[in-house]
Amino acid sequence: MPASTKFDAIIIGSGQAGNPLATALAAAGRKVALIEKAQFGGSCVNYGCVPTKTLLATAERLHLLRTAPEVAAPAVLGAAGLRADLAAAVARKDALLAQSRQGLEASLTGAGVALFRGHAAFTGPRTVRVAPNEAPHAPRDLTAPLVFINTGTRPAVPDVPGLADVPYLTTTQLLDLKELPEHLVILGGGYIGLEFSQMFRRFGSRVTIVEHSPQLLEREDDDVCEALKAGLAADGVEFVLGAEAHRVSRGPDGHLTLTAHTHQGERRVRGTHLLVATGRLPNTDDLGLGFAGIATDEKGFVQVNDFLQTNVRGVYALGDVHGGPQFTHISYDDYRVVRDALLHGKRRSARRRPLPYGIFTEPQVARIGLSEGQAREQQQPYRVAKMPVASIGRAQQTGECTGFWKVLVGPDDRILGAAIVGAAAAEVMAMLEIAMAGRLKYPVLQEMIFAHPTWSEALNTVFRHLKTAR
Ligand SMILES: Cc1cc2nc3c(=O)[nH]c(=O)nc-3n(C[C@H](O)[C@H](O)[C@H](O)COP(=O)(O)OP(=O)(O)OC[C@H]3O[C@@H](n4cnc5c(N)ncnc54)[C@H](O)[C@@H]3O)c2cc1C
Ligand SMILES: NC(=O)c1ccc[n+]([C@@H]2O[C@H](COP(=O)([O-])OP(=O)(O)OC[C@H]3O[C@@H](n4cnc5c(N)ncnc54)[C@H](O)[C@@H]3O)[C@@H](O)[C@H]2O)c1
Repeated sequence: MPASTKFDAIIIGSGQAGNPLATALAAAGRKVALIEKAQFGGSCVNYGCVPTKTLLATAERLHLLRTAPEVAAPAVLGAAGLRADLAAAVARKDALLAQSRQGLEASLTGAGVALFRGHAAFTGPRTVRVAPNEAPHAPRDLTAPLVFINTGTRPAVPDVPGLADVPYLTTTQLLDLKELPEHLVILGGGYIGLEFSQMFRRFGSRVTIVEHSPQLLEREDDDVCEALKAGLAADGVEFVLGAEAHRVSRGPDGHLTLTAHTHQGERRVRGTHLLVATGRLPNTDDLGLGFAGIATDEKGFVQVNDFLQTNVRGVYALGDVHGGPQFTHISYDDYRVVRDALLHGKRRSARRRPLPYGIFTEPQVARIGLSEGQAREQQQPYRVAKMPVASIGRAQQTGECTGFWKVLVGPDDRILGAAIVGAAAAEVMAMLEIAMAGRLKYPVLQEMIFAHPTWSEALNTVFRHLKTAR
């Protein structure tokens, strides 16, 4: 058995909670070990938010070139046929990622955090064995009274016959593709599938989304789903909804065929590449949780209480690995919950907190608080203000007229929730979130002075459309 090294805290996984927590604990004088089996920065930096939004920027520029005449700019010769230089776009993205990783590693080591590169697994409640990535290093046992699990998730691959026998792509692999797919078929129309669909369509690929549910984003109101679908369809993304994929095969030409039952009968979708984006699984199966007695749910997500503590004393789980909404800002807030409890003696629940989120397509979709569906489910009385983006002055000037703003207001005139589909949606949503946090009544926003001409100015006008919900 390897000799063990004692720490005050061990963090498993360099995710969006683990990194700032390591720094904060080290700054407070604790001896901290951070173990990462792949790349520092976790999913957000390496195969999540940052690479996708960096590549989406390339896709958006291509789109702007193609659509220049819409704002009376000269047509770019050959713009309609423009294709992304994917190798160059991926190199731009990789340079940014390398810079982020280097900065992160420097700040962790600068703070005095001991970094371990290797796979970590529990051998006991507060003992973790690190199997180093590189031979000939021997395994190391680390012990600490506090252990934080921040191991995130990986792509879930559905059990579709034939899928395992074809060279399908996960989101992580797609981010490194150097040649543009001729026809990308995407299994799964969730956040990831939707953002990638527009990215590759604008890069120049044909794109088809095959989604299990009869509509995209099942949890959202119908008008939100329809508006997003219409926006993507306008770009040329194709959809096969309500599709039960039951076979995948590869022809002699290397092309892949996905066969699905739909309400309209059997559909065969043939493409050159297949992306699987059907949700994510927690990285807990090889974490030795059984040796520590740490409880998980039936899908393997670590069970935690309101304060992110597991059933084992001193062991916490932060970020995507404990289930619930999978967003960088939520993982980061997990860090704040734990930091405040451990370093500042302030207990705050990780359950009762706002949940803003955005889908970074065009049109963007941004959400906060209750949807109409949720308000009805909870029998929460509400009035709703819904206004087309096309009526906003800023939209008329820029030509970005797609979508709508929808804000729900309670009987006390306070904002219950909102959905914005359209340009700058996620930025405007932040303002509604601040209004909700400050418990402002809607007339305050209606009468507030906003700089002209901004998107935010429409907060003056949206509430003129308030109607009692039926
Ligand atoms: C394609 C994509 C796009 C996304 N876009 C957005 C977005 O726009 N906005 C947003 O808010 N969220 C987005 N997300 C979600 C977001 O990336 C995650 O919610 C966020 O990064 C939270 O991660 P985390 O802190 O749980 O851990 P992660 O960042 O997932 O980090 C976990 C780390 O643990 C390591 N690890 C796992 N097991 C072990 C082990 N046994 N030993 C050592 N190390 C281990 C992993 O290698 C990984 O580095 C996106 C995700 C994906 C996949
Ligand atoms: N902009 C953002 O904030 C952003 C962007 C990307 C990812 N993320 C996070 O990453 C997480 C994972 O994203 P995701 O898109 O993989 O998961 P998801 O759960 O959002 O969507 C998966 C989709 O795949 C469908 N599906 C599942 N099995 C299927 C099958 N066999 N055939 C066809 N369709 C199937 C589901 O119905 C669902 O619509 C999200 O929960 C999100 O929190 C966030």
